[in-house]
Amino acid sequence: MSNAVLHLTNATIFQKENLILDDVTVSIEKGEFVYLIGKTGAGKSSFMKTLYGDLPLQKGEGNIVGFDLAKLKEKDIPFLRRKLGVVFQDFKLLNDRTVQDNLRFVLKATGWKDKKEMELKIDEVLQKVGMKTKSFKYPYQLSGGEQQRVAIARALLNDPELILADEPTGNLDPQTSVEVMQVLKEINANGNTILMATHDYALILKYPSKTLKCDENQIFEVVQKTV
Ligand SMILES: Nc1ncnc2c1ncn2[C@@H]1O[C@H](COP(=O)(O)OP(=O)(O)OP(=O)(O)O)[C@@H](O)[C@H]1O
Repeated sequence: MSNAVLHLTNATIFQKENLILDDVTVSIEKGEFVYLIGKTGAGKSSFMKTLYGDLPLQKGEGNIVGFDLAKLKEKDIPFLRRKLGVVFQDFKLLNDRTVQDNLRFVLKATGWKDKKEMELKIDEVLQKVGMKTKSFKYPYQLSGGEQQRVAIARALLNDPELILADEPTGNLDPQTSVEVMQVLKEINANGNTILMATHDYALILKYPSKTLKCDENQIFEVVQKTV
C-alpha cells in the first residue's frame, strides 16, 4: 500500500471548454515537499483548483486525502477542504478582525466549540509560524510576510493531510520570501506534506526539492541540475 496523499491518473483539466492539462499522472507521498513550476498561464493554478475542488475533474482519476475527485459533489467540498490547508498568494485574511479572530473564525466554521481548545490550537499554530506575540494585531498592521505566516497558521488549524500553497511568496520581496519559505520548510520537517506552486527559481535553487513542471499541457517531474 503506498503512502500517497495525492494520486492522479490520466487526469485532464479544463477551464470551461479549453484543455489546460492533459493526461496528468502524478503522485505525492506523505511527508514530501513538492514544487509545481511553469510559465504564467501554464496551468499551475488550474491544477491547484482541481485539487481543492474549485474545478471539477472531468476526465481521468484523482484521489486526494481520501476523496475521489471524479466523484466529488458540491456537498463534499467543505469536508475535502478541512483535510487540506490552502495558502494563496494574496493571503486572504479578513481585515476587520484580529489575527486570533481570523483563526477562531475558521475553527468555528469547521465545527470547533470548546473555547479553551480553540485558544490552545490558535496558540499552537501561531507558535509554529513565529507569530504568537502578534495575535492581537489586525492584518493591516502586519507586513506581507507576517500576513502570509498567519495564513499558513490558518492552513494548519485542522491538521491538514496536505497543504496546497499557490504562489505563497508571489507578493513578497526576496528576503521575506526566504523567511516564509523557511516556515514552510520547518512545517514540512515536522511532518506536513506540501505542494507549492511557484515561479521563484531562486527559492527552488536555495531549497531544492522534488519538482513538477507544467508545460505544453503536460505535467512531468524535472530533475534539478546541481550547479
Ligand atoms: N476562469 C477561467 N476561465 C477560462 N479560462 C481560464 C480561467 N482561469 C484561467 N484560465 C486559462 O487557463 C490557462 C491556465 O491558467 P492558470 O491560471 O491555471 O495558469 P498559471 O500557470 O497558474 O498561471 P499564473 O502563474 O499566471 O498564475 C490560461 O490560459 C488561462 O487563460
